[in-house]
Amino acid sequence: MSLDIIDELVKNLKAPSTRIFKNREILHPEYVPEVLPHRENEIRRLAEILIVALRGERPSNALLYGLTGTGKTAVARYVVKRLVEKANSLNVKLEQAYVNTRKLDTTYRVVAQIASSIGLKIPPTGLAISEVYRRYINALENWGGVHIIVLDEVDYYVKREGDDLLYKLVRINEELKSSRVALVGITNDINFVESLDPRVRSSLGEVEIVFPPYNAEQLFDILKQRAEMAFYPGVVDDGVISFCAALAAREHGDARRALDLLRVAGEIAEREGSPKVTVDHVKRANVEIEEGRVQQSVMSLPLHQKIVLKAIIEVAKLKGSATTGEVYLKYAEIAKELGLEPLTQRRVSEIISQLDMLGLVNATVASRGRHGVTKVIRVRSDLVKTVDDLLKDVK
Ligand SMILES: Nc1ncnc2c1ncn2[C@@H]1O[C@H](COP(=O)(O)OP(=O)(O)OP(=O)(O)O)[C@@H](O)[C@H]1O
Repeated sequence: MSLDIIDELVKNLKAPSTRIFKNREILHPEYVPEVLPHRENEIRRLAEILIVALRGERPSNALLYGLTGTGKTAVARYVVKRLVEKANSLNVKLEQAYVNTRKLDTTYRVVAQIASSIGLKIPPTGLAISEVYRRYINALENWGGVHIIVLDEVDYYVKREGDDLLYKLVRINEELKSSRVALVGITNDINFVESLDPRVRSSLGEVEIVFPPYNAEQLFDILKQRAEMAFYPGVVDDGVISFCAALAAREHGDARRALDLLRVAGEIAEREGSPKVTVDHVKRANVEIEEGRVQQSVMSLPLHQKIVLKAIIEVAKLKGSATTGEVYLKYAEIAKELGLEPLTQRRVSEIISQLDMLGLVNATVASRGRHGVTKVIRVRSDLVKTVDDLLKDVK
């Protein structure tokens, strides 16, 4: 039986019934196009800061921030790559390290990756971090060039590991004689910038570049450019691209979301054997993506958060909405059924706010009576079923 399924998939793989994608990779978030429409100002600002590296001088550090999908990573990678290419043709010693600090989960691995970009081989484990750092400094001194380090999603790293490494890196030039280091930090969390140690903030953010969200017209241009490379001619009409752009602009001007919509819509069209991608495919892609997002955030909640969410759903199913007090009673009941000690009401209130921030529920303050703030909590009606199914067997 399972063999038949595999046979069928292999058959489809060899001969797709429709020709939709010319090159699906182009819609992948990691792909950086040669031209980045509507980011000319940000490219210019970052390039103006970093360009002195071509004279062997230390550029200022820069901090790029803005909401997700506003092109921060794409701009940083583009500018740094172009500068390294220029440096090579001018025989200037310039190298770059790009580190996604969310994906590389330890300080050891972050420093090792930075060091490896100037050719230093660090064993995957086994050295003290201070030793890895010392070897990196020695290697820099022997090399004698300018090293640009891009630290992407740097807020994740700092929340996990603290800001010791950042502090060291912003001061590294004091230890160097023949080399220079410049940092480009990237974050989509504005609160992160506020929370940094003031010494780190003033050095890392010597220059701050804010990336505004894209509007629907800008997203259209971005999608159009990618669609022309990713799809066969005639597969995606401008109306479909406009529709994706409008949906993503309504969210918060996120180019990643817009590209995902187009890619998933194309995949649905391909699965169906449709010769074209239609607005209906985009609508279904939107539901699929949203469900995936909800699924991911629900599944990654800790147990008590899951129970609070389940309690909200149970109460809201009966009454349409729930108050903090009702949620607490229901939560305590479920927790006890599961043999767990319930958390305090105060903690549960905090959890409700977190669920609100994740977009899983909507909590509004109803009154500030004698017993403090009461909230009215609702679950988005389009999410009730998905969340309910996911929490069926919370244990
Ligand atoms: N101006 C643009 N032109 C073409 N593609 C773009 C542009 N801006 C963003 N993109 C594309 O959108 C996707 C997301 O962009 P990017 O990763 O740079 O966003 P980000 O601001 O770094 O987001 P995050 O904070 O989530 O990492 C990528 O595929 C990128 O190539």
